[in-house]
Amino acid sequence: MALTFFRYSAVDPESRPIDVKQVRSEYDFIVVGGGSAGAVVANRLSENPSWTVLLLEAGGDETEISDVPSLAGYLQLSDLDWKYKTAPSPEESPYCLAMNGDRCFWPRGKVLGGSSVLNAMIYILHYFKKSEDNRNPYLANTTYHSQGGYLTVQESPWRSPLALAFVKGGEELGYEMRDINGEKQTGFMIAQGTIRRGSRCSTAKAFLRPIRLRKNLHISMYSQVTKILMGRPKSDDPRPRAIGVRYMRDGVYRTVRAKKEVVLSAGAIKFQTVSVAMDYIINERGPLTSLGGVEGVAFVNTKYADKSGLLPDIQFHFAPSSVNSDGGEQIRKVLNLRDAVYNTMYKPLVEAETWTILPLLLRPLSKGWVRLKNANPMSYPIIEPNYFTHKEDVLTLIEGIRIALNLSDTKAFQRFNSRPLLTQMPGCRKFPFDTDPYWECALRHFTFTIYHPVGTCKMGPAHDPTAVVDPRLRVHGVTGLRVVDGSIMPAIVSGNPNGPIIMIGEKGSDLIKEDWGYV
Ligand SMILES: Cc1cc2nc3c(=O)[nH]c(=O)nc-3n(C[C@H](O)[C@H](O)[C@H](O)COP(=O)(O)OP(=O)(O)OC[C@H]3O[C@@H](n4cnc5c(N)ncnc54)[C@H](O)[C@@H]3O)c2cc1C
Repeated sequence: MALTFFRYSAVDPESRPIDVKQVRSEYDFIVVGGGSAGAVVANRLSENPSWTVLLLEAGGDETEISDVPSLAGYLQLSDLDWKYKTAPSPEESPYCLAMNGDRCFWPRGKVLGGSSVLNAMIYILHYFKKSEDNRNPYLANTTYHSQGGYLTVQESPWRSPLALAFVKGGEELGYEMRDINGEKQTGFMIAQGTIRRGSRCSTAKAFLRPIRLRKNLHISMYSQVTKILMGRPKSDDPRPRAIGVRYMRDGVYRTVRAKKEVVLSAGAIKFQTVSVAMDYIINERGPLTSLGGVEGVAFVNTKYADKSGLLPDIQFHFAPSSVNSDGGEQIRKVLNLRDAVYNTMYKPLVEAETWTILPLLLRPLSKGWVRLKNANPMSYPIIEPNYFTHKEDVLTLIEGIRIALNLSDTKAFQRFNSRPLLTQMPGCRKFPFDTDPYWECALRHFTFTIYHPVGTCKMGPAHDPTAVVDPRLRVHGVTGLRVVDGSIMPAIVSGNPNGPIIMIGEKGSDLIKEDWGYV
């Protein structure tokens, strides 16, 4: 019996990936970063049994807590998070003013699976069917979804009554209830997420666990790459060539060489009641399966949107909760919210039933920078998001806030006696409530993003001085080096990027296979 059990765990496709401490001196491919894209790349490249692949990941493995969808917020500021912060904003376009030190946190996953372990699991896509294993039959059988891929996608098995009010309220406002991962994006739906049987389905779980026994793939965790080693050009190509990497593990620097390529996939920069927990643990259902607390997703058109109606400019994340819902324990901390703001706006709501819509800008014009602070690879970069430098971004978001407020007035929400919070944001009381200047001030104070930075190594032609990689994701000016992750997006996608970045991992792997004659 014991032997049978042992064998089972060895071949269980959900057993944990093996952390290889003693790596070889050379591999065909070295993949730096095992996040949304990197996990896919490591899987797909090691499909060729004659190639050897090393995946170096700065963080460790996932935890039991990271498996629980509704506890996503508790991973931020933990060891699984790089804990980046934005630099204070410029005076001419201030933001994050309600946050301590005027700085917003920018969480990023430092763990096998990367930010797919920290994210809210909301799945948005259009045509990335190769990876998908959709487990909602009414979706799986449509032309826009597929089954049998590595990545499990489904609705949360639990939802509050407000989730349906959200969708119904949207219909009252004239929007269709639809699969917004289908033919058209504008509309309202119950959120689809990267979850499997009520647990998070990170890219580590989806793409690395099932192949943990492949002999040609080594995964080294707690291994932070600090340098790409450049070698002499080959005689037929004068460009410098990436020949390996230097990394630190257990306080010791090591080097490992790449015969073919180095692939950079390092990314663009608690419990409720015992009964709820037991329901989750025994039945894989219940409120803990909620996608980071997000139950509904919608894409809406403000008056500034493209007149076709097909290119929405605001996305809603709907949650039957708010900043106060955990009694001030964690959400206010991950928001870095000033005490004065929390105590004035949210603390009085501790006993109240609340819901929140986050209006999110889909096509921001304002662009920011991530710059190296110094030559020390362990130093954190300077992050300057430059939010709201374009007035259009502010105006569009204000219209998004107004549509969200209208939703509160629909019959679907009035059944619950819904009403907006009228307490004015400290720092904005000089403006009358619900005026444009008030909302602009509120946006510049409670500046909230849902952590989708991309584009720091954008794809573009060689003559574009801001382009880092070519259309085959090869770094301009050198050989043997590609970037395959969210940073290659020339512009941010209009929706949650995890699905598209997994697609970049798939596409990037296919490009590498093609270029090395393995198709
Ligand atoms: C809190 C949060 C919520 C989000 N919610 C959603 C959502 O609901 N839906 C959605 O679609 N998207 C969401 N996102 C965004 C999405 O998860 C990310 O955009 C996506 O995971 C990024 O993929 P990536 O491969 O580019 O980078 P990552 O997944 O961040 O992977 C980069 C990996 O590289 C490793 N690494 C970095 N530097 C080094 C180094 N020097 N050496 C070795 N390893 C290194 C990191 O530790 C990490 O594992 C969210 C993100 C966050 C942080």
